[in-house]
Amino acid sequence: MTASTGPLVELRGAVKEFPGARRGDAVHRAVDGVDLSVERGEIFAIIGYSGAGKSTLVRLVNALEPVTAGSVVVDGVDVTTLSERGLRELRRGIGMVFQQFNLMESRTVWGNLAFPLTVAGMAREEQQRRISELLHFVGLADKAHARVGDLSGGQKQRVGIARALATNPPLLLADEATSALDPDTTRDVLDLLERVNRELGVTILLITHEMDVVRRIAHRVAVMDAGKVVEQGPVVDVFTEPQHDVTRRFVRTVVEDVPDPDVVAALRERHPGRFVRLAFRDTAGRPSQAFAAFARHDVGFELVHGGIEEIQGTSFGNLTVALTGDAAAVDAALAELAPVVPWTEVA
Ligand SMILES: Nc1ncnc2c1ncn2[C@@H]1O[C@H](COP(=O)(O)OP(=O)(O)OP(=O)(O)O)[C@@H](O)[C@H]1O
Repeated sequence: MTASTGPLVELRGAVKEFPGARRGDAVHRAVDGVDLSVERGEIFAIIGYSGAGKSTLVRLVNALEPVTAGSVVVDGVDVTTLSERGLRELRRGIGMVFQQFNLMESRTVWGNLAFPLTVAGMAREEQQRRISELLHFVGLADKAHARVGDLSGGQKQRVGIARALATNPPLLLADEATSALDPDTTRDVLDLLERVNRELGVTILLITHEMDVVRRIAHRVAVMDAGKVVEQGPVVDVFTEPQHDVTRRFVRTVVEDVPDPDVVAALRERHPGRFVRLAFRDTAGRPSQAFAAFARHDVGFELVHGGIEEIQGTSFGNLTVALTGDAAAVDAALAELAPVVPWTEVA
């Protein structure tokens, strides 16, 4: 890869249609007019439910599938114009990490890492140096001669990441890289991907169906639904001000919003008073400001639901409080709070 300015990946009006299963069936639009730019040096996540078109989108980027319409530009080169040789070169500049690892299970870790280097024509001694460097980076120096089939899932994915990085690609595509792993292992692998981005400067395009993955490592995110990008932006913005229903559903999986109606009903049995949800965003008021306002107006308050989360140094969250005391005083406290802490009545 050569160009050094502009986005590393840019899709404009990208469409991918597949023919229907049977003759006469309508074509299926797996990707439906996607505009998207992945900037150099960032971790860009694409999130969506199963069937949203995420994997197909990734296959457009590494040109495993041609677009039906629109354009896909990687490092300044329109991939639709590439010859076989050009495509091979493109793919050499793109590391791939998969959910099911796609490693040679019966070979050793070393053998798996040597393979792409041999294909790239690297001399034996240089391979030794490179493999040892990679194994140290992913924390598997002691596993060089272990059979991949004997490793744990997390170790396998470390090998998968090392293999993807073997030829120093500027771009890594991670397709559900942690979806087959348990929560602890997921955290380790996400930490490793973050180091790949920060320490090696590798741009990462990752696809996932888990908002927690997005929250942990992505800088920007695009939400896909039925082939379309319905919303995209910096992760903090998308989390704090989700615009689309699908996005709100994803955000709710990691950030407490309002309690469900049956939870509210149970809470009301235990807590008297008026239920109000306070929305905290880093730029606005903090919980202590809200609590001070209640105290000033002699309003009793009890925290009944919610939590504060941290995303890339920005804290936000939703707290539901039960407010007791004189009704006029509660109104006055809430009126005072409104400009700094947005609140809504919990029905
Ligand atoms: N080669 C193909 N031929 C026909 N239809 C396809 C093909 N590849 C994907 N599709 C269809 O395109 C749609 C999007 O699939 P895709 O795999 O991109 O979604 P996804 O968001 O990655 O979901 P998942 O996480 O389940 O893989 C699906 O309806 C799928 O059945």
